[in-house]
Amino acid sequence: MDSILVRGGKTLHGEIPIAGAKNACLTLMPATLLSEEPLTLTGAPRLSDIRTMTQLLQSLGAEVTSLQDGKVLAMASHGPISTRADYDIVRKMRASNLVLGPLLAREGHAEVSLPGGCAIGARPMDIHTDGLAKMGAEIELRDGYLHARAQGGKLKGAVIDFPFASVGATENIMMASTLAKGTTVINNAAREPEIVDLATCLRAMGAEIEGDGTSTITIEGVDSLHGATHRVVTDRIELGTYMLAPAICGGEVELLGGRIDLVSAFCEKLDAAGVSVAETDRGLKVTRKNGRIRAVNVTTEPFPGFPTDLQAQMMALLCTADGTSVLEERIFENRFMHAPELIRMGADIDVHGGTATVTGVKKLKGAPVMATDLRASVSLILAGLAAEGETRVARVYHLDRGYEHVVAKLSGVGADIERIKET
Ligand SMILES: CC(=O)N[C@H]1[C@@H](OP(=O)(O)OP(=O)(O)OC[C@H]2O[C@@H](n3ccc(=O)[nH]c3=O)[C@H](O)[C@@H]2O)O[C@H](CO)[C@@H](O)[C@@H]1O
Ligand SMILES: C=C(OP(=O)(O)O)C(=O)O
Repeated sequence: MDSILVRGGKTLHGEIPIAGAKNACLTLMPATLLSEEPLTLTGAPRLSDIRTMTQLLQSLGAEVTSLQDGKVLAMASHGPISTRADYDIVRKMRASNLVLGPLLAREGHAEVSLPGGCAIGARPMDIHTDGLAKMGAEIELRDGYLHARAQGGKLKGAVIDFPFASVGATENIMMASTLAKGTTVINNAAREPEIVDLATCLRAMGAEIEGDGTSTITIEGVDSLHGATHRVVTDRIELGTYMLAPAICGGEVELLGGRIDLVSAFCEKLDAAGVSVAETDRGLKVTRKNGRIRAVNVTTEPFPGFPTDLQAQMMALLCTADGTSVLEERIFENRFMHAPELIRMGADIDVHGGTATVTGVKKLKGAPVMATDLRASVSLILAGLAAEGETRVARVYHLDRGYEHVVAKLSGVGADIERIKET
């Protein structure tokens, strides 16, 4: 297993290009199952999660070709497809559950393994299945699989009130309803940029969708969808992560392709912490001059609130702040596993349930640490960049799920970082 070695203490200057969003691409790819014509995605990130989704779609009978070093994904699913998403692939990645809506819409039935839990918490699907049941699907759990069948072979439009603005359920219901008979209304829908990106792509494929980006999305079912080419939206989590690099180390870095509307709640916290963010022609520029970061309180919420996927990285920053910050994690019940590792680096963190109290220290100290999940792994890299001495982050396969070329991107702005290959 590879590890990442960081020697801390450098200030950072230069630019970092931001990739297309993992969490958008993983929902756009299953949309190819909704049409027999080709769907091409440009600006795709080069990540292991994308390769896992490629494998899943191929196992269903779709063609997926990776072009231009993985930046372009050419997909097609003409001909017969399988409707069974196997546990062996689904267990590797929660986003595999996003084939349920498209398969049910296309074939009238599907058997999709329940993803089970993961390191950060349970990943239930009751909001997805309750919504599909309102659209006329009969769903039962057998042998760890959701067996879903549309009554009469076709889903029907319905008014669906979500108890929580679930991102995955909004995506599954949106895709399922594009080919349903009649109108579907999702109330309390998720408003994440990845939802808007999916709706934009589905519209390019001929779907009739309104209201994406608001809490009410209306989808008028159509008979069929056609091919399209779509550019994947910028990864707001990769963007926020690299915005924290100059914030924690000092310096000035321009994030190419960055957009303030993708990270506004996060930018408000950076501003309160004393980090300046400016819009440029090419993206966002983050500057941190001398002096310590100020402590700020953070609560994770659905978009447009502060994202759960940036909580671990923000904690790394606040470990060095002047004063005490309180972080509340409201989306996942077990998303503080980076805290014990940060404590090994000299951080002062007290975790109680969903609340972490972080009292800043003047300097973190390098240490061998272990990545426990995707965002935890990059938070340890950020902490290592600011720490005195060497930090070695083990289990970086978590990192490879969501960050392409981390070493090249950070060393390009002056960080001392390398990947140690295990033979
Ligand atoms: C609201 C939110 O921040 N969602 C995040 C979530 O999306 P993801 O789609 O994985 O999760 P959801 O938005 O569906 O779930 C958020 C919360 O709802 C609960 N839930 C979800 C579905 C369901 O059927 N029943 C249920 O109880 C989950 O347990 C969790 O507590 O993880 C992704 C990867 O980290 C992030 O990119 C998303 O921004
Ligand atoms: C936890 C994440 O992904 P997933 O939902 O695929 O586990 C993430 O993107 O931070």
